[in-house]
Amino acid sequence: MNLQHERIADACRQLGLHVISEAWPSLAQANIEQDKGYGDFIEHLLAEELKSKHHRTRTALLKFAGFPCIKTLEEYDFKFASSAPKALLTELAGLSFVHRKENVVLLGPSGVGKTHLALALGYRAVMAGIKVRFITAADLMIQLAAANQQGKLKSYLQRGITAPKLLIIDEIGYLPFGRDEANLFFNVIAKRYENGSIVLTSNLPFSQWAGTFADDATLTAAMLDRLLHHCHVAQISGESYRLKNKKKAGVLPSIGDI
Ligand SMILES: Nc1ncnc2c1ncn2[C@@H]1O[C@H](COP(=O)(O)OP(=O)(O)OP(=O)(O)O)[C@@H](O)[C@H]1O
Repeated sequence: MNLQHERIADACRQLGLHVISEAWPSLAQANIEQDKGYGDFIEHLLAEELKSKHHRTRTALLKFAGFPCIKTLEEYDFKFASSAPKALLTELAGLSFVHRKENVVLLGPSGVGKTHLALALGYRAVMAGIKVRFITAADLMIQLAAANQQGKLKSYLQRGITAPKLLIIDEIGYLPFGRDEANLFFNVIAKRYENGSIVLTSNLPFSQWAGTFADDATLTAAMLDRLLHHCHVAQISGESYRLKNKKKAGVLPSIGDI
């Protein structure tokens, strides 16, 4: 290993500096041509390595998050969803709620964009380097029940529930839970209470949540107490965005016409 470029390549490999290993000859040449100093050269090398590292981290976080698709706040049409609390949602997009371990609950009827907004917050968080996990309430129940049956609940809760800094649980209220499931769900909320943020979406007002959780008013009250202690609630009303274009085309009547 006498050649300098071989020694550099070997050192880079040992240090995990894969971008520098590839890029340094062309960056060195550019540095000479632009008559820049050694400091500029080192800074440029490190910036390229960091850029690549951030990209790899985001890619891994995005995979872990399990988003069904990417949605952004910029794509959300606040003119259509005129009741959506824009100032609050814009503030939440700053992500300080995640650092303060606060929760967000998005409430409203079907199609008003609750999942869209939850995904948008999740995507923002991933782009900021935060570990996020998105799961529907129904899938969460299946996974919790399976882990419980296999005697692996503790490790599932550790890996799937407490590890992410932001846990997004979508669609509470569409499927009612049995007693065991309700207890397991309570566990999730209790585990994360004051330890990490939850973003939760539901089509049901809080007053009807007990119906989803095995009609157990005591358990539901204890769960809501924890969930809402440090929480931002965004209520969105209005018509489903899914029907927007159909109504425009005259395929469906608007609610006012019915
Ligand atoms: N205001 C909006 N601007 C842009 N797209 C929107 C808006 N509201 C909803 N959408 C889009 O409409 C579709 C349905 O929205 P979404 O699933 O987020 O609604 P939801 O309130 O979660 O409904 P559900 O309770 O039925 O799951 C998605 O493709 C979403 O991106």
